[in-house]
Amino acid sequence: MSIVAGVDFGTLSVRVTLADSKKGSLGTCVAEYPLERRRSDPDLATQSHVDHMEALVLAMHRVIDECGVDSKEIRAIAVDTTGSSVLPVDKNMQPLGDYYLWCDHRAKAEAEEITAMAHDMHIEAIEWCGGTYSHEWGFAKLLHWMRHNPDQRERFGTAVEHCDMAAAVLTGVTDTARMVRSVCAMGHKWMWNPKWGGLPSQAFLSRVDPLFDGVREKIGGTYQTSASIAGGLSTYWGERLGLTSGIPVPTGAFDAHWDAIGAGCRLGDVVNVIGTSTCIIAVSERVKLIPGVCGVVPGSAHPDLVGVEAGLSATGDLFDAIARRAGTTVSRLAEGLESIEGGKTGLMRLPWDNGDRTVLVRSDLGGMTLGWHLGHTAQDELYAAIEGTAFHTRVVLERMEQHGVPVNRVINGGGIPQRNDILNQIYANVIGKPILVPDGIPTGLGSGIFAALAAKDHGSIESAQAAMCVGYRKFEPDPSTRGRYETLYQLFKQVYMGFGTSSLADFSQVLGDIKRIAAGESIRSEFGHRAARKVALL
Ligand SMILES: Nc1ncnc2c1ncn2[C@@H]1O[C@H](COP(=O)(O)OP(=O)(O)O)[C@@H](O)[C@H]1O
Ligand SMILES: O=C(CO)[C@@H](O)[C@@H](O)COP(=O)(O)O
Repeated sequence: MSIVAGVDFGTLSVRVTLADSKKGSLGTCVAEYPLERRRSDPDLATQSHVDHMEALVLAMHRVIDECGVDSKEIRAIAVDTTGSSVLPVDKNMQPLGDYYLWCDHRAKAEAEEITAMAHDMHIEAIEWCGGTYSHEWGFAKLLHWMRHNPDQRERFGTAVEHCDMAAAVLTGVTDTARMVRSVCAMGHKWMWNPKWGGLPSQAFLSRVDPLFDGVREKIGGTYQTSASIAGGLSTYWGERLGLTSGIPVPTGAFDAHWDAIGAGCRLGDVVNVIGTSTCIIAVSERVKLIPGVCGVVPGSAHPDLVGVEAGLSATGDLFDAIARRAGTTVSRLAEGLESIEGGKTGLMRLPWDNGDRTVLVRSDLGGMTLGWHLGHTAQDELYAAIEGTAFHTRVVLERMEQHGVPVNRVINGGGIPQRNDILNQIYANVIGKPILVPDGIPTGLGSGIFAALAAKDHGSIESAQAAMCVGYRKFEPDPSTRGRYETLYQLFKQVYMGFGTSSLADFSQVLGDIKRIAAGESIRSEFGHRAARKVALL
């Protein structure tokens, strides 16, 4: 056995997990960093590279102390980070500003231009990333940066995803041409695939905007899956972290992908990684393209399988906003949620407060709550928001299933399912399948698993998962809510598609139906009849 370190950079904090590669987690410590947001520009969300690295040092020293291990015994360190968190750097890998974090949505216009040009030029990559290039993704952010930082353009060396920057820094890479890039990051968010020779052609990029001239070559380096090593830990970072220099650092990946592996994801599973946002990760043997998802990428989550990613742009962030507006915290507002009956708040919450990541891929949508009356409370809204994220998740799961992704087991990974059992039960009731929840914190364990592979303690992901993952708690769907949730889900889908595709549905009818369902009445509208008949057939 050996001890390894798994690092997980989330939206608000970094978690460092020390793990015994034969037994699993020994302990986790967290350190926070600021996220710059402005009320005057809600699309802006930035973070500093220095803040990230300071927090990493803090969390590493804390966990070494807390676990009481000899830090020199740690034999590998692996790092995952949020995805679509993009930093322009100079030729020596020095930041030319702050990260555009994944939830930075300033690059809407750029994303639309890229999507339009990709369809115009019949670029195959656009089909592999769900048919729409998202405002969250790399090229859109890079173009936004280039347009808004004319004085910095001369110094531009390359743009890096956070996971690749972390690996480069830790391994002492200071030359952009020598950096290692993650297939997971570049495949899902930068249209990279060996099938068409890597990134999309320079001709395409230049036609999007001449500012992109020469950019393809600059986004160079070696592209690898996380089964390959990025390099050895540098002397400088070995000293700062208290670790032995030279220990292997595997090629990084996105938090959600490794969280899925840490939650025990195997063929046939879908993992909802529920945190600030939700990433829905599946692994598949076969490749089938799926409209509206964040990409189908061979080797992304699991080096030997095809990874599929989809998700919701606000989950914990949305719960947080509801609590903040009520002058409290989510955990306090969540106390007593169990007294509310599922599907009976009379509210329907569309969780679009940060736009729609999948399957509509629209940054312009805003959150909506239908059905308010004067007696409703913030807690009702929180309950309806949890239901809304579950309905939206079911829309995504159905899309995946329709395109050949098996959804045999549904696992709720990420931080929130560890703190909120009502949410897990609502997901089981809405999705209509048992929900498995890791019985112990799974975040950070995924990076522990990749560190254990890098240390050569395991020859496969499966063997590392068998040794290191925790068991599951199981939430079975409650039959007494089944009919109500089935009917509400059909309504939700109508509102989601109706509003989301801008062909406005008859909302007064939908509103009335929500109220009748809450009152336990049967639905008389034409749509309601169809939904009720469907429920009766189940
Ligand atoms: N009891 C709770 N119920 C639901 N959400 C919660 C609860 N406590 C905290 N949260 C949310 O959890 C989110 C953080 O999720 P977590 O998985 O820990 O981190 P990250 O998304 O950064 O990886 C925050 O947005 C917060 O609002
Ligand atoms: O966008 C991605 C991955 O593609 C995520 O990293 C992003 O949603 C952030 O996830 P968290 O909710 O902070 O774990």
